[in-house]
Amino acid sequence: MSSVLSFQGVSVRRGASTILDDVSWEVEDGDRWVILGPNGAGKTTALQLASTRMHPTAGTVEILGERLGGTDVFELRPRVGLASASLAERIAPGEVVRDVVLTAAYGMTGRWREEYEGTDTEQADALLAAFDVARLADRRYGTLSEGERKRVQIARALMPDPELLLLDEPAAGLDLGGREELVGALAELAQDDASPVLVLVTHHPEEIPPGFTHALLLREGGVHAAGPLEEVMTAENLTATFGTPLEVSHDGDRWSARSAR
Ligand SMILES: Nc1ncnc2c1ncn2[C@@H]1O[C@H](COP(=O)(O)OP(=O)(O)OP(=O)(O)O)[C@@H](O)[C@H]1O
Repeated sequence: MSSVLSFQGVSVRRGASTILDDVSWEVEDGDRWVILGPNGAGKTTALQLASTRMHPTAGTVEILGERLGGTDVFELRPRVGLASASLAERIAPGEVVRDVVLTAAYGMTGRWREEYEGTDTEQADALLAAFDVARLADRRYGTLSEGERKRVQIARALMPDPELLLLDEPAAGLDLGGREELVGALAELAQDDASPVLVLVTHHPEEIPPGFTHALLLREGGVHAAGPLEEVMTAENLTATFGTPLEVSHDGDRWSARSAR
């Protein structure tokens, strides 16, 4: 197994705030990780580092064998897919859905006068089909529902064929049906050996797709626990991570948590 992502003693400080504090974390080839933690725990910051968009204040981050700070991030970036709310905000509402996915082949948002290969268009259409939004390919992005947009964002992140895919709260803002459909689509992705290594940030155990293998629990910028899901997803660990008494259930291939009060 080779290391896909390695944090060694990573801290991120901004002014007087310590956002991540001495975080060490290893992601291996074939892993599917979920990062869980309360608001402000540092989850998005961890993804910012993993996607080369931020450098640590202290410690080392290695991504796909390349050390941040010692490599050209513009060469590394296409190898790492990212779907996040802040990237999604850059997509113009008037952009045609197929182009939203297609332009990711060149690390761009917004189509200008580029010529795309027929194979790129075929790949964009195949990704839209894989996330069950092929029928929307000719629609304007701004006319899609939140659930449809989330699927298009993930298809876009997969377009450059990344070796590592980072998903920041992909189910945020979805209704129950939309969440379940997305969890199903992500389960298929997780269970496909050809998929990239996956790291998904969420607040809710219910959003862990079947096929995910590991969990990183973050609290106040530090690692509370990290390892295989079955070992980490205990009531004790989640209670300490979220700072409230919780019961945890594991029913078949799904997880859930509720107050133990
Ligand atoms: N530039 C900055 N300067 C100071 N504090 C910052 C800065 N960026 C982030 N923070 C703080 O760092 C903490 C962690 O932020 P981060 O977005 O990584 O948390 P998160 O776990 O993703 O939270 P959420 O679940 O609410 O999205 C937060 O308290 C945030 O206010």
